Amino acid sequence: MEVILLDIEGTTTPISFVHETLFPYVLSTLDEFLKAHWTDQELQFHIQALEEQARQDQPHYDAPQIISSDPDSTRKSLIDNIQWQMKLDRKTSALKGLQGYMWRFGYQSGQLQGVMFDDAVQAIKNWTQEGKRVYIYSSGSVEAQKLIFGYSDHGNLLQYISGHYDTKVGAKTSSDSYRKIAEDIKTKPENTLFISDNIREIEAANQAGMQVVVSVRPGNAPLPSHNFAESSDFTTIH
Ligand SMILES: CSCCC(=O)C(=O)COP(=O)(O)O
Ligand SMILES: [Mg+2]
Repeated sequence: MEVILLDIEGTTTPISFVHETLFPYVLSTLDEFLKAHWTDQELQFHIQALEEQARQDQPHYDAPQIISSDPDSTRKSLIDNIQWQMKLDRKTSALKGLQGYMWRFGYQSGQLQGVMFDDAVQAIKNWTQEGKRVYIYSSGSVEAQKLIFGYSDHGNLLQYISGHYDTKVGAKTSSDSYRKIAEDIKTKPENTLFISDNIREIEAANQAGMQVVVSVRPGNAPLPSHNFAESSDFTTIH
């Protein structure tokens, strides 16, 4: 095995950090943040992506639409849409892009610090020392990934990470995404080990030919019955 591909939430990081710290940060600062950054080009880029997502969602879901009129109405409808997506824990690139952008300010100001399981950090260091390459594949945007590893409670870990993938490469439940990642990092799927807490992701990676291990962590959702290897201490994986 030459490459390790890691999920974040429920794998390197407790689900509680994402749901009790990162998501509430977005929800509690949203109105104020949108007002403060309204004219920033970067925010407008994320708003356009959210508008496009809302249009795509309209026929399928009861998605709050984003009104393009005066800034106050647009902002309020945006907040409704974001709250709706977050309540459903949707993994759309548009939502994840905005979250990553907002978290940047939280990490840079010291309000946020990424939480990592001790063994995950030790294993990442061991694997790189053994000459393995470590990549991340998370529904969180590439920016959000770099922030959580860059501003972690174990220091800046980015030096150990060879690259990042988010849902722009495809859904984590689609085996094509894992084939594309293997091709992009110039390895065979068989030479890659994917670790995640989500069985549907594990099945997709396995179908693509990757080796897989199911992450077992306190606070993770109960697992359906399966035949894959499990680990709650990644330092035992070589
Ligand atoms: C990159 S930290 C934010 C995590 C997040 O937003 C998320 O949806 C986690 O999904 P994962 O694929 O890492 O389980
Ligand atoms: Mg996960």
